[in-house]
Parts: sequence; C-alpha cells; structure tokens
Amino acid sequence: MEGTDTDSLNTDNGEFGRGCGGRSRDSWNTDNSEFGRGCGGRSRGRRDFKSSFSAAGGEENGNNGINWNNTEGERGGFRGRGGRGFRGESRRGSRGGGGFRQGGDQSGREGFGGGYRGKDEEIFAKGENKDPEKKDLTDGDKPKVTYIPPTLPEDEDSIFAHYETGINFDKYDDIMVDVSGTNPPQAITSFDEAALCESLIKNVRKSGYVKPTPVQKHGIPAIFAGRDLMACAQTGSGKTAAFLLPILQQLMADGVAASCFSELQEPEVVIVAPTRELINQIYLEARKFAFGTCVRPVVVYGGVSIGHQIREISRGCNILCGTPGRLMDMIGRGKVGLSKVRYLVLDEADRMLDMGFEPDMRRLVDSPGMPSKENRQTLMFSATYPEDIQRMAADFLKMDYLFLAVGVVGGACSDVEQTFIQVSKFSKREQLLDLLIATGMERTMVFVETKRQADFIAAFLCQEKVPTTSIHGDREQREREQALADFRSGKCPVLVATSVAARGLDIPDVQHVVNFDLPNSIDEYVHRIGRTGRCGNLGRAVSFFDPDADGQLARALITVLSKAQQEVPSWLEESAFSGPSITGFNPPRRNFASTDARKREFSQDNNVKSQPPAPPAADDEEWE
Ligand SMILES: Nc1ncnc2c1ncn2[C@@H]1O[C@H](COP(=O)(O)OP(=O)(O)OP(=O)(O)O)[C@@H](O)[C@H]1O
Repeated sequence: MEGTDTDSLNTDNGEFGRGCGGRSRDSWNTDNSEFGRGCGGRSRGRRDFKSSFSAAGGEENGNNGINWNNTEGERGGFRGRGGRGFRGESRRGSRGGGGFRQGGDQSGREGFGGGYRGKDEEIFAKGENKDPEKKDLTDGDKPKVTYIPPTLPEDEDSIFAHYETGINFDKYDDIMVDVSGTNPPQAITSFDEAALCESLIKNVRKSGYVKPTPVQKHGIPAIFAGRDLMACAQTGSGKTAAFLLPILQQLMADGVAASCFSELQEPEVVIVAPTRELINQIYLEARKFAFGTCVRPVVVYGGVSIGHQIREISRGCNILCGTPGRLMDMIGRGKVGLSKVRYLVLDEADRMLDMGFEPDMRRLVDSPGMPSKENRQTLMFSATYPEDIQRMAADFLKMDYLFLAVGVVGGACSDVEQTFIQVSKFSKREQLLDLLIATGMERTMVFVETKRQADFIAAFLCQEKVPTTSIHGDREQREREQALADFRSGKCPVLVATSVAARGLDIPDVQHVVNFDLPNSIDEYVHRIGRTGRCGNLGRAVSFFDPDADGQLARALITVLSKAQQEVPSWLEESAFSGPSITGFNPPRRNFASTDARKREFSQDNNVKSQPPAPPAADDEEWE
C-alpha cells in the first residue's frame, strides 16, 4: 500500500504526482497553473507546490498527522485515489509502475459488468467477491486489508464527549409533528416518562441530554409499543438516540447480555447505514448509551481487517452495526446468525432502499434465519423520504407501521442559513478561496461531485496554505478516518468531501457547508447542508450555482428554500422558470413527500403521480 513512491496523477488538464526522496519530477498541471511537487522540492512549474498534503502515515495503523509543509521527501504527501498512482487519459509525465489507467481499470467502471455501485464502495456487482481480504484468500491478486482502527479510548470523558445544544433547541418544540397509522401511542414529554432503567438514564444525562427532541418524543414510545416505524425528521435532530434508547431499554429489560462462548454470534439488533463513517458513528453512540451495561455493540465495515472484526464479533455481539457489504460477508462466512434478530434498523433509510443498496437490503431480509417482517420490528429513519422509496419501504414493514413526520418531510433544517452564489464553472476555485479566507478558520465542509475533484480542490487549497484534508471513496480507510479525525480536532478546519460524507455525520462545530458543486438530487442537498446547524445550533450553507450545470435543480431548490422560510434569490427563480427545465428536458425528479405516502394513495383528490426514481448522480463516486 505504502511505498508506491512513483505514484502520479494526470488529469485531462494536468498531472498530479507524488514522488519521494527528492527524486521526483512529478507535477500537477492545471489549465492555469502547474503545481510541481517533489519531495525534495525540485518541482518544476510556475508555482511550487510545497504544501504537500498528507492524511496518510507511514505506519499501517499509525496516527501520523497532516503535514503541511512537507518538502523533505517524506512518504505520505497528498495522495488521492486511495494512495495508489492514478493516471487519467493523458499519460504525460507518468513515472514508474504506480499508476493505473482510469479507463482501463478492470476493477473500476468497466469491471462491474453493469452492476450499480452505491456511493460508498460497499456495493459490488452480483457474483463479484466483495471483500478485498476475502479475495486475497482466494486468488491473492489484491493486497490484504490489514488496517485495524486505533483502539477506542475507554475513559468516560471521551465516551461521553458531546457538543452543546444550540439556541434553537427549544424551538424544536414548535415543529409540527404528524404521526399516521392506526393507534399511535402517546408521545412522551421527558426522558423520565420513558421509564428508562437506571444505567441508561445515567448515560443519557452524561451525554448532555436534558429533554427529548420531537423525533425522540414520538419515536421512543412507538418503538416501545412494538410498532414498525418510518420516521422522518430534519438533519441533526436526534434520530440516532430515538432508536437506540428504546432498543437498549428493551434489551436490558429482557436481561440480554453478551456472551463470548459461541463461535456463531446471534445479535438481537442489526443496524445498517450506507457509509463506513456513519455506521461507525452509530456504533459509538450505541457504545456510549450501553456503557456500564451487559449489552455489547460491534461494528463491521469495509476497508478494515476482517480478521479483526471477526474477533470483535466473537467476543459477544448484541447490536451489530454494519455497512451492507461487510455485514453480508460476515453472515456469509457463518460468523453471524440472524435468527435472534428482533430489531432491524435502516438509518438513512431512503438511501438504503434506493437503487444502490436495495438489492442488498432484500438479500439481508431474505437471509437464512432472518425473522420475517411479522416477527421482527423494522425501524427506518431519515431526513428525506421520496414517495417512491416510501412505497418500496412498505415491503420491509408490517402493514400497520407508523409514519412519523417531524416538520416538512424532506425539508432542510431551518437553522441553516442557505445562500446561493451564481458562478461560472471557471470561477469557482477562486470564489472558494475568497470565501474560505473570509470565514477564517471556521470549520467548513466543501462538497464536490467527484473523487477527482475532491483531490484536486484539496490539493489546491493546501497549496494556497488553507489547512485542508479530504474524504472520498478512493481513499484508504485509514486515510478516511485520519481525515475525519483531523477535521474533528480542528487540525484541518477544511474538509473537502464527496457525497460519501453527505449523510449522517455529526461533527461538532461545523459552522459552514460549501457546495462547490451542487449535487444532482435535492435530497442530497438537504443532507449535505445538514452537516451544519445541528441540534439547535446555527449554521451556514453557501452553494455555487452554475446555471449551465445546475439549472435542473433550481425548482427543487426554491421549494426547499421556501419551506425553510429562506429568501429565494430572484435570479434563481428566473433560472427555475426559464430554460429547458420548464420544457421537460430534465431527468425526472422525485416528488417532495409532504407526508405519509399512504395518505396520498387514499386521498380522493390525489392527482399526484408517482415518479420513477431519480437517476443516480453522474458522479464517479457512484460508478467506479
Ligand atoms: N435530546 C437531546 N438533547 C441533546 N442533544 C441531543 C439530543 N438528541 C440528540 N442529541 C445530539 O444531537 C446531535 C445530532 O443527533 P443525530 O446525529 O442523532 O441527528 P440525526 O437526526 O440522526 O441527523 P442526520 O439526519 O444528519 O443523520 C448529536 O450530537 C446528538 O448526540
């Protein structure tokens, strides 16, 4: 993995390389400039690229930090694309064997045989071996994944570290809540009413929770009542605790305790989420709330040594948190049995049921031993629920499931101030720099549409001395986790990210989200901007709107802005109601669901037709 010192990256416009030991002539050319970068500082080009950027350490599991001014030939300078050499269409300046051709990479786009791959790299074409390590065991043509995440701190201060609720936390009480379905149970108004056991109550207090948020007030009793649930609440409003607390309470009431005496572990709870970082975060929340109890959560996700995860499972597993690929792998290997599953939770449920993950979800519920939907409780949570997905979700739920809508289904968090700047493709980079300089060291997530763009922008910002790191699906897991850690700690206040970081991540003090590229889907926009303005705190989102590229999103953006009581720029309205979008040349977009899709079906007046799912984003995160 490490030591591919001759790596190079060429893009259509330029080349981006990494060298070592001062021998490098690697360089990064763009249309405007060329960032030569060599470890020995012998770069060529008009602008020296001295701010080498590294989230990768030299040790496999090391914790080496970012190196901003690495001119000394250390390994681990900025490395895009999972640390391997990358070569785009052009072969200019490539050196050595580290590069691979994007177009000809059989494990990439062409190698999937048409199989759709989700935004995280957990989804592979049918029949393809999913796990690099498993593959290693069979044909040995891929390096074994040996990464083991750093041991988690055991002290209470670290486990219960949390950020404060914001000034708008109490405004949650004013949000409209709609619970549909027969006989919904009474909402609770305090955690005391939830009658949690002593250790859980202690853990809730230590987490800084004083009163429940609306999704908790309604979700907790629904789960206690044994109901299946489809819950929709705005980003950052406490959906995770809404399912973890009642589940943990029930497990404890039933005296569930982890046991390491069986080779096959049979968890009572399976939680799935679309990305590695998100499932890890959910696991950390479960571990926090289960602190001091006999209930043991475990997490499994790709990019980490499978042997390590098998050992963790074998120590006892009541709550198994996983990304779909690795979870199915564990089941396939006979390490996990499903016959005791009582709760199946889909976080980011609309994502888990869209065309990327739906086949895996169906395989999961059809796996041997998995209790039928009548014999388990299925819980779905998200901030967005397109109606077509709601209809499909019903396949996984009991007939009488409850639909809980807190605020506008699919609506943006109203604590995020949304601003749009009209830009042309060519001015974005400079605008971003100006913006970041103006906001100083505010913690900022910059979303871009492709992995290549993420590398490119991160390198550009580093070169401009803005402490930046990046996260995307081609970075090694160690690098991804290091990038998040550096962003969380403030060591790198700017994180350039693809959609892999759009959903669920709860990072303290993210004051600012920038959509350098707007996403294709409005739901994705809502999730992205929801990385700020969490838990009653205020946040800001600035989006670059390029009329040539983003016109098809304009109308949906206007709806989101209006529903969040935000000002709609007149130029955005003009863009929405002129041009091709009005003539129907757009790809079909999903409806906003304002409520439970069942209500619409039964409504006499309903003349809203279901639309086919939006096509996946034209994003290399999706397809490679
Ligand atoms: N009742 C509460 N009191 C105080 N803080 C809370 C409460 N509930 C949740 N939180 C905190 O609020 C933050 C956001 O919660 P969480 O990540 O569960 O949001 P979410 O609704 O799942 O967001 P997203 O849609 O982005 O996934 C977390 O830091 C969580 O610990």
